[in-house]
Amino acid sequence: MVDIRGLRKRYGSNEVLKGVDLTIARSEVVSIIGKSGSGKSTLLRCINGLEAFQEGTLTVHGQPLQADNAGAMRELRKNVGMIFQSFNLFPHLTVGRNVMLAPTLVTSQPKDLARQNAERLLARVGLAEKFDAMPDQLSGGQQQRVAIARALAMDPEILLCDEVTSALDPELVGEVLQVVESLADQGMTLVMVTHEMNFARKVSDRVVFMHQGKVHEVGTPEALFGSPQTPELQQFLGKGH
Ligand SMILES: Nc1ncnc2c1ncn2[C@@H]1O[C@H](COP(=O)(O)OP(=O)(O)OP(=O)(O)O)[C@@H](O)[C@H]1O
Repeated sequence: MVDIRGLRKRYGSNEVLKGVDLTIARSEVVSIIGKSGSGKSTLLRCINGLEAFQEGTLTVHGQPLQADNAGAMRELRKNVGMIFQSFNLFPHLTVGRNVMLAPTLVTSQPKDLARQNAERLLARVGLAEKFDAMPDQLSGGQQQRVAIARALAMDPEILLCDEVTSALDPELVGEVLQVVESLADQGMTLVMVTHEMNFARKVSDRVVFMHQGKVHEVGTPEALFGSPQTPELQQFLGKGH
């Protein structure tokens, strides 16, 4: 589904990704963990073309990522959904309109169909009754669930989640993780940058530990958390991150 080889990314003279190799299979749930600044978010943003990279190859669903091909990038963004730490809902649109927006604008889906889909997706994240609410009438956890419904509205093959609970009050974290877990159970290919170690352990097929711009250690949650091999991962886990 995703094949990353020798990926290098620099911001000026700061090389943030120093040769990343990673393959992600269909329906796989992969968590990316690591210290702040290790390149986790940058890697995720490269996968959906939000960031350009200087060296290496990145293939999504058999298509090599080509930053200079606008048509191919549009196609990629349809296939790869992304949810961020901040929910980024359009504040002047109702919840339902937020979910309907991309399908009607980007794929010219008829409004009736987009509405039906939005209703179905809002029900799926437990917010059926909020279709006509405005985003600022919702809690952070509810807004993040709308953001998930909005990403799903494009029917992506892969969903990238970048620290989706980091901006939430602790009591709202669970409801969002529950939705993410249900997507994992339903076979969605998920790549998540997360600081929620217990959650990563519970839902991931594989966990990737990034350190200084490289995949430093990768394995099943049992292996990675149970018997970390490298001193860097041992130290990271030991610090209780
Ligand atoms: N737009 C940018 N311009 C310049 N440098 C950047 C930019 N985005 C990220 N960086 C740098 O790239 C490095 C990796 O950042 P990245 O956000 O990928 O790390 P991270 O592992 O996701 O960290 P965190 O857990 O804090 O989010 C950092 O040194 C950061 O300062």
